[in-house]
Amino acid sequence: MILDVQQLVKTFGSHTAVAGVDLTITAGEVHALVGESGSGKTTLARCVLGLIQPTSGTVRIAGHPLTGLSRKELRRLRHQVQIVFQNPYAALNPRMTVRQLIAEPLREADRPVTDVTAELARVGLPATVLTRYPHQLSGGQCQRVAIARALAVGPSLLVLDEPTSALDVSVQAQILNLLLDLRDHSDLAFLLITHDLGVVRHIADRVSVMLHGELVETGPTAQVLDSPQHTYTRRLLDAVPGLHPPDFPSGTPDIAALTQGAAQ
Ligand SMILES: Nc1ncnc2c1ncn2[C@@H]1O[C@H](COP(=O)(O)OP(=O)(O)OP(=O)(O)O)[C@@H](O)[C@H]1O
Repeated sequence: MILDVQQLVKTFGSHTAVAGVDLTITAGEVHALVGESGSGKTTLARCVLGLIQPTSGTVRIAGHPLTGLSRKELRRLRHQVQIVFQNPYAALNPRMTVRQLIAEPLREADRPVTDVTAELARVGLPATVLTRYPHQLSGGQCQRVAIARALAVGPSLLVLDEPTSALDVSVQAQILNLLLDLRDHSDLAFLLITHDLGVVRHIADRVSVMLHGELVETGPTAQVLDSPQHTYTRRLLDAVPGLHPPDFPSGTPDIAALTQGAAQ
């Protein structure tokens, strides 16, 4: 078990953002977290990343609780969970070259900065981008650099916060393919926060549906999307044209077609 969240509660003053969540993610799993804006997805992710302290409940990363650790232990455990944000331009320091951007997390983790080119190759980028700055890259290239930075310290879980929604549609498919490729060639697991149920259908093994700080439904993706048990999940599905099971019982044709067209 890479991630084991038990009875997690996070309150801000009198507002309860996360209201008793249980969530488990195993090695190699792509777990999607969906729900409307303000339902608590980011707050849950920030607790998982150790960026904020839960009000109560536990977060275990590879069996180790995130609480009660020394700073050194917490730092080491934090390397196990990395995040990739929605907007790569905002997430990358504009004054650093790609080489510096990849070397930085390696140095912070006391790892040798030996083969930045190999880190780039993992995300499908050529060595020619090493000397460029973020503004000299396309959105898709920037997101690949952000993914390479996250992967550099060898995490077991990558939190992806709307990783494709700021990108052009054709580039979205390439990034999704990259993520699937990384998953297929390692034990890396993903917690994918997204509003895009087409993306969920395409890459998630399991999905959790969040409403008012609670997970109202969790299960294998096909089961949740094709036979939603909770009325809120049905409403989410109804809001997406072409995704509802009676229209397209066997997947999301547009995403599948896109992905084929954009194969690397
Ligand atoms: N630091 C904070 N202080 C006070 N309230 C907060 C704080 N962070 C989040 N909240 C509140 O907690 C609730 C959940 O917010 P959160 O950002 O986790 O939702 P979300 O599902 O990620 O939304 P979105 O999809 O828009 O990113 C919201 O009502 C938000 O206003």
